[in-house]
Amino acid sequence: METVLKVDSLEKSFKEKQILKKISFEVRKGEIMAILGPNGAGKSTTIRNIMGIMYPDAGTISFLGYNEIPRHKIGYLPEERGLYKNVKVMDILLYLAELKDYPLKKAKERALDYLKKFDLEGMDNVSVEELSKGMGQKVQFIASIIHEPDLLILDEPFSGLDPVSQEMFKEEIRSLAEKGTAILLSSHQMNLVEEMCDRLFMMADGQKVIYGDLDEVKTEYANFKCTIRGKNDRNVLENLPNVQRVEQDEDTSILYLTKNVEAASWLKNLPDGLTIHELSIDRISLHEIFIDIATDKNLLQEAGEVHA
Ligand SMILES: Nc1ncnc2c1ncn2[C@@H]1O[C@H](COP(=O)(O)OP(=O)(O)OP(=O)(O)O)[C@@H](O)[C@H]1O
Repeated sequence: METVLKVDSLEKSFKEKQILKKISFEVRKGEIMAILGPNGAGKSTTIRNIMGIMYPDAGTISFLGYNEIPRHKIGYLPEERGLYKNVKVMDILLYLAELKDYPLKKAKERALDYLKKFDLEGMDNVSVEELSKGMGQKVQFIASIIHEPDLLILDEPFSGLDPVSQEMFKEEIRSLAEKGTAILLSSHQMNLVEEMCDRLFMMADGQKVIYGDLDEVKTEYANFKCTIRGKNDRNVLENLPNVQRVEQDEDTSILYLTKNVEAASWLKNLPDGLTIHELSIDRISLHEIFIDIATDKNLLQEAGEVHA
């Protein structure tokens, strides 16, 4: 797939402190790329450099191979929300479309379609200050896509949304990617990221920790865990082969297995005496990988690049 955005060896310091330490990744046409990391990792600083809100000290950012970033081809939902207050919803959407040189007639049609899609039909003449927080966020999301951008950057798009609205955003983001938009998405909601993204770039302390295809990342980093419902002696479970760690809660035990375990043969070798009412074997979630990476310095240093 064609590379739309390429970030290469980006560095940025504030005063003496280096915040971005040679960050490199790309976003391809039609994919959802997640940028992840603990609070303060440098995600928003990376995005602000891409958006030209600030300039990097070193490194390059290119769009379809050119170092000039065409702002009218980019849509951006910033982390800080807020639109002009005493302006009507349609007026602000048309004003922003005009700033991006987008034909007004088409913008108006798209705005009405999207307002309907997001359950805001008839709100086009309402003043922005009368909207609830979630409604305002929907309008701001519409503003970021009204001009059919080639690259869409969403900084925490789901924060503050109820589950129904989250679902609407999720569907819309997916459908935009299917139509070819390159999407860079920052979010702390790992379950949503896991459901949606094709590739991910995880950073901590201004550096890359993991970069690659979601499935490959999961195979590489997400060991198996086996959940057994039934009362069992912790000691027995801890001494089973390839068990790294056991967590127990009443009559449920979770056995975290070591890397490269053959799930089928491991299951075959379970001893007869175990009490098993239910048993499941899964890979650990992106959420668990994230916690591991964000809290385990060794893993962080060992982690290398998965095929990007
Ligand atoms: N304008 C600024 N001046 C000085 N320091 C800044 C500035 N902007 C960000 N920082 C610092 O840079 C670091 C990274 O911040 P950034 O907002 O990029 O992190 P983030 O990964 O987006 O975090 P969060 O998940 O909390 O939004 C933080 O230590 C922050 O204090």
